[in-house]
Amino acid sequence: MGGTYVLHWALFTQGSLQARVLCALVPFTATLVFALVGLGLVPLDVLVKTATRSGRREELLSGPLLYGLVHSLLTVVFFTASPAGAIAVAVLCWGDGAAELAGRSYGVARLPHSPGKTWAGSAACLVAGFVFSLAYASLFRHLATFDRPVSVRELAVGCGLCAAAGTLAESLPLEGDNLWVPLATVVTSVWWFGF
Ligand SMILES: C/C(=C\COP(=O)(O)O)CCC[C@H](C)CCC[C@H](C)CCCC(C)C
Ligand SMILES: Nc1ccn([C@@H]2O[C@H](COP(=O)(O)OP(=O)(O)O)[C@@H](O)[C@H]2O)c(=O)n1
Repeated sequence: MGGTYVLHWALFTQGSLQARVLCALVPFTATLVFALVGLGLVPLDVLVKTATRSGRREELLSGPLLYGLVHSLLTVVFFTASPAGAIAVAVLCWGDGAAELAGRSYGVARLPHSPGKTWAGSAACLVAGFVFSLAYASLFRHLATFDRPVSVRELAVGCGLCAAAGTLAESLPLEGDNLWVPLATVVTSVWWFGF
């Protein structure tokens, strides 16, 4: 979902704070809906069924709520001016998603530090995180939206480092992947690119 959302950033006026805020209203509205339904203030069974594993509305207040908040923050803070926003969305949406799909389908060997997760899941996270972050960041590089020019090599190495950091965070036996994965990715991106 966020993987297609980030492509819409290209349609907004670049360099405008109003554009960032307007665009962030989309994930922020979703976040509010997750909160209202999760708290039981608004009944919306279809959302509970599609966005939770347990079928309990309270689950909307953890993973999905964080997911929406993180998208809202990444939009307002980074948008298209820095590679960090698009890279974090790519690693969260495609990397974390691929880890679960590959891990459940092909995962056999378990990670020593995280027995609930597998090497196959982490490998898929690394590959998908790298491929999609490079694709998104290359799009914004091509549109020249970054605050400074970034070479293809710098972008590729940065996406590789961010995908590795996101994969490491995803592999940890912690609740809240939707926070730790983008946080690790953003810190790595800002460290590498410097903006
Ligand atoms: C399930 C979701 C997040 C993953 O949590 P977890 O499994 O890792 O603990 C959220 C999924 C969203 C839902 C299927 C559909 C929401 C539709 C909404 C109109 C669009 C949301 C936009 C997005 C936040 C950018
Ligand atoms: N590195 C990983 C990540 C997930 N997975 C699989 O995907 C399932 C769900 O992963 P998760 O607990 O990270 O779920 P989310 O927090 O991403 O929703 C795990 O129980 C594993 O079966 C894996 O095999 N290897």
